[in-house]
Amino acid sequence: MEESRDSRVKRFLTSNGMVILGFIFILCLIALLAVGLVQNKAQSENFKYGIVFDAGSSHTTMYIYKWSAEKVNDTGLVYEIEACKVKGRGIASYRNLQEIPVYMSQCMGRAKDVIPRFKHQETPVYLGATAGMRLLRFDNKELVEKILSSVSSLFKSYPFNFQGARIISDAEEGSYGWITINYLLGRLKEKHSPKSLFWRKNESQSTYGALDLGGASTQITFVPVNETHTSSEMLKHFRLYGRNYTVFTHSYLCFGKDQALLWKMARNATQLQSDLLLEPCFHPGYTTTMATRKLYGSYCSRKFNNLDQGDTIRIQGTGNFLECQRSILELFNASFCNTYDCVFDSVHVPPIWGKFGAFSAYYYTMSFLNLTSEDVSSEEMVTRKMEEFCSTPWAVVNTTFADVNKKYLSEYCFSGTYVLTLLQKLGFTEYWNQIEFLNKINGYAEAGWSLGYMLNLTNMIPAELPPPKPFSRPTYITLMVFFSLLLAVVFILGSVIFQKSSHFWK
Ligand SMILES: Nc1ccn([C@@H]2O[C@H](COP(=O)(O)OP(=O)(O)OP(=O)(O)O)[C@@H](O)[C@H]2O)c(=O)n1
Ligand SMILES: [Ca+2]
Repeated sequence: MEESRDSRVKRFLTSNGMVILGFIFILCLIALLAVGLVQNKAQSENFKYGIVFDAGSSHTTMYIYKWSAEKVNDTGLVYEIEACKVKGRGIASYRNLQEIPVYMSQCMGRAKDVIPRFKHQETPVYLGATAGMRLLRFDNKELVEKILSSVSSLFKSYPFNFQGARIISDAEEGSYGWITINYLLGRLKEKHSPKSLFWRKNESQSTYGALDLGGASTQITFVPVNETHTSSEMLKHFRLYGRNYTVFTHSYLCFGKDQALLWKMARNATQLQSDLLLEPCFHPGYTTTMATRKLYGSYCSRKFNNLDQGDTIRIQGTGNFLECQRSILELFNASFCNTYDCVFDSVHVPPIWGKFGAFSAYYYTMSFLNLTSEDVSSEEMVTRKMEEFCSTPWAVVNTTFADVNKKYLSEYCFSGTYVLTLLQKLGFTEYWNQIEFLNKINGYAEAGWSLGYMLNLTNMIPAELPPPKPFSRPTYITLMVFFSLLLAVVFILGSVIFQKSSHFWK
């Protein structure tokens, strides 16, 4: 009788213990899954794509960007997967509109191959045109409209989500270039560490300034300090990832590399007695001819038009760095300046400070001349290199760099001297070592306005910081370990009880 009561109690305890343990086991399993799911809810990869055509004055490039839709709020996760150079020159030089499909279709075809077919319809396509089209707009607004509408109709015939083709403003070009480099360098979303809170007043000091040198215009954009002389038109305000930024941005039309060269030669050609222009910025032994229609055909060089000249002029290099720099300096007119320090084109640039990223022709030129290394820390070093390079006979340059594009090669003496002079005029004389010449940043994407443009139009940089993850990493790990251990304990306990009970039943 005693024994049977004992066994009833044991049986009761065993069966209820098993139920309770089973219950705890299921709870732990649910908790473990819930913590894992909540934390990693957005981790499954769903890629998105975006296409931007950078229609510059010298040429057009199509960039394809790719990013994980769920991880988009993390810095630096948008990367460039394709850069396709459109054949021919910049869109502003298109005269035969029938040719537009011939030029653009190759890159659009590439986009169709690179982007998975089921993503085509949702992939936005943007075209932004810069200084070449701004210059054309002065002369022929109608042609500008025709070019943009031909490009638009072509793009609409593709399966992508076409979002428009337009001329972007000076301020957009500078600001988006600034956003691109700071986004890629991870400067916009630095952690709010106690140190950064301490330095809160100067928090935007951690951003890089942006220097872009194109074919027809150049931009400088940075966060100035204590600047009271800058006109409010040149200051732009952004709120990115919960922080306010006020940047100074200015674009100098005609101060791009190609237009500055044309302008300089046109200016020098006014004093010619014959059709021969001796050009100090070309190597000795270099000769070429140029149609006067081309020399004076641009908005930037037109005012020097010398009607007495024939259809062409002959150009002969003399390879003299000092003369070259002197003639470049004449382009920079400071005559409008009055009270404050000011630079060319009558624009007051706030005092330079902090780090700068220099890209486009700044980078192409300095990387060709081997002057991008951190060891090149002063203007004197660049000057010495330019003196030597400009005086090198063209025949030597041409054979030494046989595989370099001839147009670029013939102009690197000018480009290097121009970059040096432009940076001096912008106020970098004492700050040469603050400049980093950048191309593809951290392997993600090329520096330039196009990525910033897309980030903005797709609302990928929120004004406010995204909400933090539900659990911090240590809490997440602790919870996972705790529930896993509990699960193991419950499992072991359950097995022991089960074994004992089955023994008992026997
Ligand atoms: N390897 C290269 C590539 C380009 N260039 C020169 O760099 C200049 C600027 O190129 P880019 O930045 O592409 O200018 P665009 O965007 O076309 O011009 P903009 O921004 O003024 O519209 C051009 O004059 C081009 O001749 C160069 O010297 N070496
Ligand atoms: Ca450009």
